[in-house]
Amino acid sequence: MFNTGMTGYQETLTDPSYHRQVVVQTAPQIGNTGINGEDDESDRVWVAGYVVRDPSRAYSNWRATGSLQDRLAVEGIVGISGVDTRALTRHLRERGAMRVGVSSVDDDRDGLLQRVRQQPQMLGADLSAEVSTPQRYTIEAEGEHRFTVAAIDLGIKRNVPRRLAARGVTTHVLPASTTLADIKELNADAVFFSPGPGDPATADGPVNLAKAVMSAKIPLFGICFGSQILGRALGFGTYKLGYGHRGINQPVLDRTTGKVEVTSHNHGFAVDAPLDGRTSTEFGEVEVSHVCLNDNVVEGLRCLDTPAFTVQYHPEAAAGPHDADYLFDRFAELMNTNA
Ligand SMILES: NC(=O)CC[C@H](N)C(=O)O
Repeated sequence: MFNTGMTGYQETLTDPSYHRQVVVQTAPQIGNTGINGEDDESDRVWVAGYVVRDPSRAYSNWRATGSLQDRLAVEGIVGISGVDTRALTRHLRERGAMRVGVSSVDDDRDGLLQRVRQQPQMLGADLSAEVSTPQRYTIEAEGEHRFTVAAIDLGIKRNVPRRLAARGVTTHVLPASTTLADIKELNADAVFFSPGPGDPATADGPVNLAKAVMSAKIPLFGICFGSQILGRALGFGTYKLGYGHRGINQPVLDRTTGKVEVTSHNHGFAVDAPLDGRTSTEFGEVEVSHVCLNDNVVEGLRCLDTPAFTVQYHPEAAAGPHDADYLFDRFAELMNTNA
């Protein structure tokens, strides 16, 4: 698939939601600022391969500790350069995101194609267990402690607990297999469902947990994969987009305020919910709170009878605009009114 971000390649590479995906960057020059010790979204590179046009031969930044090329080499990730990534993107836009191989062998096209076709599709891929933390860990609140959040790690990014900590929230990051009993034991004020790779239709465990959390009336916030999980828990379907949304300048309308935000996206699937009016579900009324202005894809859900809401995009994003940062305030407010 392709990503249109002009900046943020280090965050892209280390975002667990890119697990098993080869990223094509439309921005022609990648690597100018090198790699630094602060911007990783997780403790490793997750992309399966990296395709750029013109990798920087020299890097320069006051925070840089090394080059993009070295980082990929150290982690054993294949990168390829000199590709007309905009032409490739036009192809992907017409034909959809597809399986791909990156190889230095150039005389066995049929053999390579056959091997690519043997790889699993993203549709139906169940990847949460491959990226989730095996053990619980905690990110403490900065300053005065206000709330405790149980974050279900389906591929969490470091910027989520960071944004929460700045609002006095202590976050316990928990394995994908967490149960409602585990959450109750932690006395959490709310549950967070993280972003993550794979097809949400395979995430029955987290979907059932979201149902249990809603039945217990515990506040719930979800981002991206987490939004798809709430959607499925409410009885909506999810589907694969043709080529997905990946970039840092996507316009989204927040229908609750009428404001348009410029936002960061990374999703290949979306929730199939009616754009207009409210839908009655097992957990009460629900409405689509956010919509992508490029293509009317559902970008957020808001429950009216249970303290739950989600967004399909990334309010935590770095690099990227911080227009949607207010959603973490909304989450804190939800915990406050529910206390
Ligand atoms: N960033 C994410 O959480 C991605 C969610 C899901 N895997 C998708 O591609 O739509």
